[in-house]
Amino acid sequence: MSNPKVKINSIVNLSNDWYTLDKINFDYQTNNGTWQTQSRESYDRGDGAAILLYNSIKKTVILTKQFRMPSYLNANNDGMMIEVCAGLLDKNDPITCIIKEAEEETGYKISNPKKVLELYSTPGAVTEKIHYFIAEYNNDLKVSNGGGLEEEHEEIEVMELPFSKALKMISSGEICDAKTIILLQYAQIHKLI
Ligand SMILES: Nc1nc2c(ncn2[C@@H]2O[C@H](COP(=O)(O)OP(=O)(O)O[C@H]3O[C@H](CO)[C@@H](O)[C@H](O)[C@@H]3O)[C@@H](O)[C@H]2O)c(=O)[nH]1
Ligand SMILES: [Mg+2]
Repeated sequence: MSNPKVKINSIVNLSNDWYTLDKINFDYQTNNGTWQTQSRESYDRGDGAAILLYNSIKKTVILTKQFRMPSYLNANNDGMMIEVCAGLLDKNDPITCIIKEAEEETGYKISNPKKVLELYSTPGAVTEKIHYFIAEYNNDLKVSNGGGLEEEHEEIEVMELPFSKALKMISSGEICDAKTIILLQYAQIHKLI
């Protein structure tokens, strides 16, 4: 943090249950040189990692389906979301995290994920940066059924879909998660599949 136009006055914690929500009071110098006092809320759940598993021979991708409460509260009728495999870093580095998440959620034990992007998803409200990866999968890498961790109450359906169908599901609105669309379009732009 080294912006001379920003002076943080106070950080007040509003919620500190599973993750933390803070209210930050700060002075911001506008372009005409005057200083304004502002406040913003910021939700910190750490950073995350996401991966598109694809098979360039079968022309398929692996996606997951699970219930997402915040989406349910905002117009997602049954709350189910189709997403690329993803997880929070917790204390791991992004590569260790995504290898672990891929096995837990999809059952594929990948070894060489390739990092392609690092993006803020909601920079006005959430601190989280997501590290984006891609990796080829095949039947030899399948070590379990995936599905997520029971102790974390995860119930994740693993979906293997033709890439062409996944792209159509973006147009139809069946796939409406940003990280998933970013990775599917990355694969399309770079002709991975
Ligand atoms: N009790 C409780 N448990 C929680 C809460 N939030 C998360 N958890 C638990 O923590 C687990 C986190 O699972 P991960 O697979 O590590 O994370 P994710 O939720 O899939 O996160 C991914 O997707 C998010 C949404 O797109 C991304 O924001 C995130 O970066 C990551 O990519 C959840 O399954 C759930 O068990 C909470 O508020 N309360
Ligand atoms: Mg997850």
